Amino acid sequence: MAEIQGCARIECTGLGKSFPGGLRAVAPLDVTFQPGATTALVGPSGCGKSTLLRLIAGLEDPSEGKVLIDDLPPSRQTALGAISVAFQDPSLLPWLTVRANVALARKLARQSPDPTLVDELIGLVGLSGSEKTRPAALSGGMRQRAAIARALATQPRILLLDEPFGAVDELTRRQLARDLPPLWQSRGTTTLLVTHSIHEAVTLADSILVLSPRPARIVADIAVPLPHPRDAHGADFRALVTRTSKALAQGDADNAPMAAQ
Ligand SMILES: Nc1ncnc2c1ncn2[C@@H]1O[C@H](COP(=O)(O)OP(=O)(O)OP(=O)(O)O)[C@@H](O)[C@H]1O
Repeated sequence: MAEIQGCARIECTGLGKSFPGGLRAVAPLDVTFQPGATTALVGPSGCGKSTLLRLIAGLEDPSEGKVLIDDLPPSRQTALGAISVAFQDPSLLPWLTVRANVALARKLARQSPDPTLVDELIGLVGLSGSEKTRPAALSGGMRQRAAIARALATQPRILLLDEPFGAVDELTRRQLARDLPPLWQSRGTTTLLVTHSIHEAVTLADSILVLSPRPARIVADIAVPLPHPRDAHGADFRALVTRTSKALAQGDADNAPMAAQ
């Protein structure tokens, strides 16, 4: 995919993370994420995907190496309102309605109110009619969808998504898979998506980074040069699913204690 001018470039150099007690979650990694593209991160459970995303979001400090986003550390980009995150556990404010939760994101980023955009995004994630509902009265999947709308409300340059569709029903998931890529493309959003679903990765991403078991290192970087919306039954789609799945299995085998000599 051609690099889009003006889009955010995320560069990780020798980036590693160990937690107290010596647990190493991320091996030193060198990776540059394509500006304006969507990259899916797939890997076995506990391999360090969320930790990598949190390092890029500036929510964790690296043990070694660094992250630079357009030559600035993540904390500076966050202060500029450039980064939005939607993580597994949608932390909506319980006393605010869906609409107020989504609108709050703009306020916190010191952006002007944009009720039209807020309602458009609520519609995009299939929550029209629930604008005035408070989180406690929403299902888990509805809360996740509200969190996705909130993440999009600031029109961020960088979008970090950690399993955002985990509790979202299949129909809405398909609708989001159809609607989100054109939105990201039109805005030139640099998007990182952590997912357990290879199918979701091939549906949404421009490239897929396959990570090894902990500590995360890159096993494969697979380009997904298919136009949107993607036909999951097409031969090219299925070939990419198989390729990603094989890379995942290979990463596992390479890490096994009795791996072939
Ligand atoms: N704050 C922390 N303190 C200590 N260990 C941690 C901390 N956060 C994560 N870990 C450990 O780091 C490893 C990687 O965790 P991480 O959440 O990044 O994995 P993951 O690939 O996102 O997993 P999953 O796919 O299951 O969500 C795990 O062994 C986890 O227990």
